[in-house]
Amino acid sequence: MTVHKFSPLSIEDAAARRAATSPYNLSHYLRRPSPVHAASSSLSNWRLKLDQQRQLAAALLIGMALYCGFLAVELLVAGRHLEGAGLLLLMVLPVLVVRRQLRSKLNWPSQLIVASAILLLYSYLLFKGGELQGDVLWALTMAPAFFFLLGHFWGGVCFALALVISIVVFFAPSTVSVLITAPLIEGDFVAKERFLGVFLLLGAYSFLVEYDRSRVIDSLLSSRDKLRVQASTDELTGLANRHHMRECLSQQERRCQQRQERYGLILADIDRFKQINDKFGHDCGDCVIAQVADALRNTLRDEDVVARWGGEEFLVVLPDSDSENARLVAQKLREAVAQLTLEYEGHAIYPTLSFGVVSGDQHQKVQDLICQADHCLYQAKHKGRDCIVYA
Ligand SMILES: Nc1nc2c(ncn2[C@@H]2O[C@H](COP(=O)(O)OP(=O)(O)OP(=O)(O)O)[C@@H](O)[C@H]2O)c(=O)[nH]1
Repeated sequence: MTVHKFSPLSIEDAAARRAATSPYNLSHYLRRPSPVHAASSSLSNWRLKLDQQRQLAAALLIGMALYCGFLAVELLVAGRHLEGAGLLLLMVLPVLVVRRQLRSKLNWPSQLIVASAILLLYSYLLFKGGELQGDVLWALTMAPAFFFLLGHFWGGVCFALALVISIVVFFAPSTVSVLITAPLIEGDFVAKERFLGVFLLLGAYSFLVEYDRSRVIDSLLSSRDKLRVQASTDELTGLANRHHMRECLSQQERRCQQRQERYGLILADIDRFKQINDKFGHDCGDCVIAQVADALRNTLRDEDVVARWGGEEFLVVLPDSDSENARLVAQKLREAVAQLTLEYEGHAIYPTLSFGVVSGDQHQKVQDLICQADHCLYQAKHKGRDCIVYA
């Protein structure tokens, strides 16, 4: 039999306990794959799929917009500057809208489509040059586009590629002369240098802006995740809290209706807990709650969900379990807690639990099942405690 010794909780001890059971450390518990969580994860998988399709559609739209860019270049090259510039501006609009609509970064197939499209457009602008080579300046607008559409890393990679293409076209045009229809700024070394200087500066600014933006987004996302875990975890025990359990219960209810499977609910309450509090103090009571919670957590399967439902009351959901399973689990839980010996200032404490156990199917409302379990628990208390009553 294991003896758990503990002394009065000082403020530091309490803080340490909370740190040890802080939502961050125990977040793995809430993230464990369980059928209840699996139900929500299949929903997120579906969302992910949808997001992937949206990403692909977005990438194609961006690709089409960039194709408009080609047409715009054609117009510019043909000397129809107003129309060309108008089309170029028009192409920017869908790109901006689509990019803003996307919540996440583009996935790799979409990145590839967008990266190839921008690189092609950039090279096209460079190779064509345009009348009096002036339209090559439109290629400069591609520098922010790389980072804006592809993020700081892949944007940086494409930007570096674009830089290499520019250097080859400017300083070794003979290597790609077959492709150049209007050779660029021939002999005007200073103009080429200026072009590259401006392109580099624009790229550097865009990189910094995009880098900062992605850092802010990452930190916001991680804060959101931490808050989510915090909002669903009980601080003292690290178990799911009542709010999270309610979500799990409604997911379980939906899952049960879809798959027509049974599930078990166990409501457990520490016996004569008030006496522990009165005799040894509230801090000692807190430790007992935490130790009992650990025992419950360690006894359950990964797919089960256990929450601190009230002060010294726990609620367990057993997905895909019939009444016989729920019975066996309740017995195991009772034994696990009955084996605990807690020592406090030289006094031994033997916590026990009373249980109300029910099993439900698609025809029953979860709220009614909880009421039944509560009723069973009430009977267990009346029977003398440390026992299990089944519905
Ligand atoms: N230490 C501590 N005590 C709590 C907490 N939440 C509730 N309590 C106390 O738990 C006690 C519950 O007492 P009762 O509901 O009378 O039940 P009991 O003494 O456990 O008796 P039975 O349930 O009938 O076996 C109350 O004194 C509450 O103040 C908590 O978070 N920490």
